[in-house]
Amino acid sequence: MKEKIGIEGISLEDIEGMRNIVDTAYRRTMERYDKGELGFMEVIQKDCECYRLSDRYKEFKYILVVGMGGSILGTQMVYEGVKGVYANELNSKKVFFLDNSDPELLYSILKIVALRETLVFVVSKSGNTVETLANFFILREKMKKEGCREDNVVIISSGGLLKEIGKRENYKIFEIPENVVGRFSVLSSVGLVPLSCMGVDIGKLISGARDMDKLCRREDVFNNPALMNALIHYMFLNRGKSISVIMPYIERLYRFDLWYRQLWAESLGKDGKGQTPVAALGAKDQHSQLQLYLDGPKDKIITFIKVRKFKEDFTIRYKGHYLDGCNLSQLINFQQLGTERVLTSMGVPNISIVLEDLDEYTLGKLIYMYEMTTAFMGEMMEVNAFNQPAVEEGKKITRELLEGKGKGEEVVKDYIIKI
Ligand SMILES: O=P(O)(O)OC[C@H]1O[C@](O)(CO)[C@@H](O)[C@@H]1O
Repeated sequence: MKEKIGIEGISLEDIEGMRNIVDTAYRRTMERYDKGELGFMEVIQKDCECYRLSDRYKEFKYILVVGMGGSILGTQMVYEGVKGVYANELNSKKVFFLDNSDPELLYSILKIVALRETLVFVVSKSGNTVETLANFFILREKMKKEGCREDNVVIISSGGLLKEIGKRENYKIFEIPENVVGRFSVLSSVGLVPLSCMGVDIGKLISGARDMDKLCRREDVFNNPALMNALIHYMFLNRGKSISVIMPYIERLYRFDLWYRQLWAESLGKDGKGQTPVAALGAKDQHSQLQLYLDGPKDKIITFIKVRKFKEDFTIRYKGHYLDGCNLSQLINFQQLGTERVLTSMGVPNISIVLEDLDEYTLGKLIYMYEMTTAFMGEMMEVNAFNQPAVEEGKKITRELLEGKGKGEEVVKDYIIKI
């Protein structure tokens, strides 16, 4: 191991020196809120009852959520964060997520579910996302053939073709407020309506977000976790840390990684700026990524998320071995501590977020803290964190190809490697 180098940390003087940036970011964020631009801050104040479906929707054996990006990543993240990675194997209600235009994904889901017993949530803020529409058109045709009722489908959208179809075919429709941006929408109807049918306590989720909201409205950076988190990432971005690795030490938060990736990338990747989010998972990625984080380019800041109390635990028994008598939860948390210490000794900046346990309440706090972190970070970086202009061009090219206007593959790629 190379000699241990100094810790490239942040001093109190450093933070004092950023007072103006912090105050400006806080003020601009609250100005956006006052102007009604930050729907994600408003929706957590709504009464959850407006998201609940009547009892007849509870009888479905299967739930299928159809959507892309912010219209489905958050729902998957909360479902798995609360119910665990093997929820479908353990629970009577089986939940599936159709979040890509891969025909094999749709095929595999259709081999499992009986459509007449399936409640399908079709979620799209714009109502025009091509993957979501394509999957829905195929499902809709099959559901009609199998004699499914309108009750089998719930539309969650704020407009476009999807909402038009919903109205015309008398499906239940939930609105998405116009000022709620997709990647910030999990605590709106986008996530809460389907989650309320999956055995998730959406009231507890919102309660956590509301309690975190109180902290995130504090102007003092030392008492505002989101403002501090944004400042640390901003300061290290300016010190060349162009990659933000998120590394929870609990399997139930791996989908949180994937939700964070869209939130951080699509909010901050603008005008040639940005900080690339990387999804990692402890302890397993110590055996996959850690060599790079320790001994590769010093271009990363690492955020650990650790949980003190796991839902289950086991004691290891093997006489004479140092593991004997140790709990598995102790092992994984010591592994996180060891990784934290070795990264620090190698001068790799890292942050630890510690949850007492992981349930709807603490997950609601974590989600909202990251939404506010992103809002503050966007103001510090002087980018608009609430649009995504660049992705529209790719959608236009896809549409031209589908309409036959574009040429074949030779236009899309300079060369194709055939294997
Ligand atoms: O909810 P929609 O409108 O279907 O969009 C899905 C996703 O596609 C994007 O617009 C990017 O293409 C994301 O911002 C959004 O979360």
